[in-house]
Amino acid sequence: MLKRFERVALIVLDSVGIGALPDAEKFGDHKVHTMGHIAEVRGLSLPHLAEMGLSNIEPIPGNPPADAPKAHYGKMAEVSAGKDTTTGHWELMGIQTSKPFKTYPDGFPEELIRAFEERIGRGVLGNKPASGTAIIEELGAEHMETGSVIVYTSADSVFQIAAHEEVVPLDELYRICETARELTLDDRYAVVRVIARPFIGEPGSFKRTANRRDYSVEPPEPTVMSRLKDAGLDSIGIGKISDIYAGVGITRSMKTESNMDGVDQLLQVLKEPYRGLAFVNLVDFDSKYGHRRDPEGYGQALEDFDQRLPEILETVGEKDLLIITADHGNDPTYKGTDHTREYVPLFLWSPSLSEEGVSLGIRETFSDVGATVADNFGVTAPQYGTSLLPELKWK
Ligand SMILES: O=P(O)(O)O[C@H]1O[C@H](CO)[C@@H](O)[C@H]1O
Ligand SMILES: [Mn+2]
Ligand SMILES: [Mn+2]
Repeated sequence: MLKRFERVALIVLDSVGIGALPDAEKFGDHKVHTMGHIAEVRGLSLPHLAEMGLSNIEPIPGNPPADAPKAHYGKMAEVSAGKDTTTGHWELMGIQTSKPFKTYPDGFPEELIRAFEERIGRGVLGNKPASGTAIIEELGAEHMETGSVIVYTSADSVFQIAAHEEVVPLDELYRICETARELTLDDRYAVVRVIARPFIGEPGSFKRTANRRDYSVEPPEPTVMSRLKDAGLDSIGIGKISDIYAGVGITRSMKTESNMDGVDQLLQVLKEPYRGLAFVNLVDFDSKYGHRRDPEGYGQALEDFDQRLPEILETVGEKDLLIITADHGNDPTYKGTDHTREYVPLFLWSPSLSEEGVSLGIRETFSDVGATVADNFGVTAPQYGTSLLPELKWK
């Protein structure tokens, strides 16, 4: 009989890619490699991930492959037609996106912006693709004078609204986002996410706050998390998780302030008696360093995470399975400020598994994670993905 775990803890290191996918060129990404390039430009010391088999997946300079990797390890390809967070996370939970979401390289259509301005009773500044920190510096002062909100997008299907917390109070900004959400659900626009981007401070030193809020469309089909919830199991989202799945299939949700806070909250949850899935997204890698093209900060954040691993492994119990992976790449040494089309690393670890992990090879889809979770809890398997349970070597 196949053995099962009582609980799964799933960590997504947002944007921590591990090398270009074969179709990366189609996404404008030439020889991208988030982890590898960070290691090349500033050095990267990840002793704990290395022990788990990091460089057995893919050689990362400065981190020797382990003779006996502690974890089961491999890498996964993304099959969906996108490299955004929503697409990556949905695929992890068994939903593949074949038609790319609509993007707005020239800004949103005039008639949408006019309708939006009328509904919110404020003007719009910007309306173009931009980096979120650059555009508040560019238009923040004008925003403070006029009260008009800053609207911008990116290579992703996102309608982002930036406003100073003292100019547009948070509850109003959230209402404004709900209006944008309503307007952009229309098939004509089909925007995946509306994002509130509040900030504080003075021109020249604006700072975005942790009060960001995402309003995603609902997944088109039930996710593995919906199946868990329907089966009466816990499906706990920590950080952006609930936002990414529009609250679908989530039984409990906790916001986080930072990567370290996300790790703290996961450890807290692991100390409680949940039964099912605890799923955390660590977004700083992506939002604070990847999009900012800051390999130094990104490398430091990876090292900080690595330092937390012993504590994480200590907290994962005999009946728990830990899965660590990512949702796309964001090579901070690459041109532009957008995500990169990459493989993502995959680690599975439990005190009940063999001390020497086995290679899980190159997985064809992120959905193998969802298929594994579904198989483990005996709920309906997603349409895509192959369970990894039969490949695990137990103690
Ligand atoms: O440049 P900032 O505002 O961080 O925006 C980034 O964050 C968005 C959502 O994760 C991405 O689409 C990208 O535009
Ligand atoms: Mn992401
Ligand atoms: Mn991103």
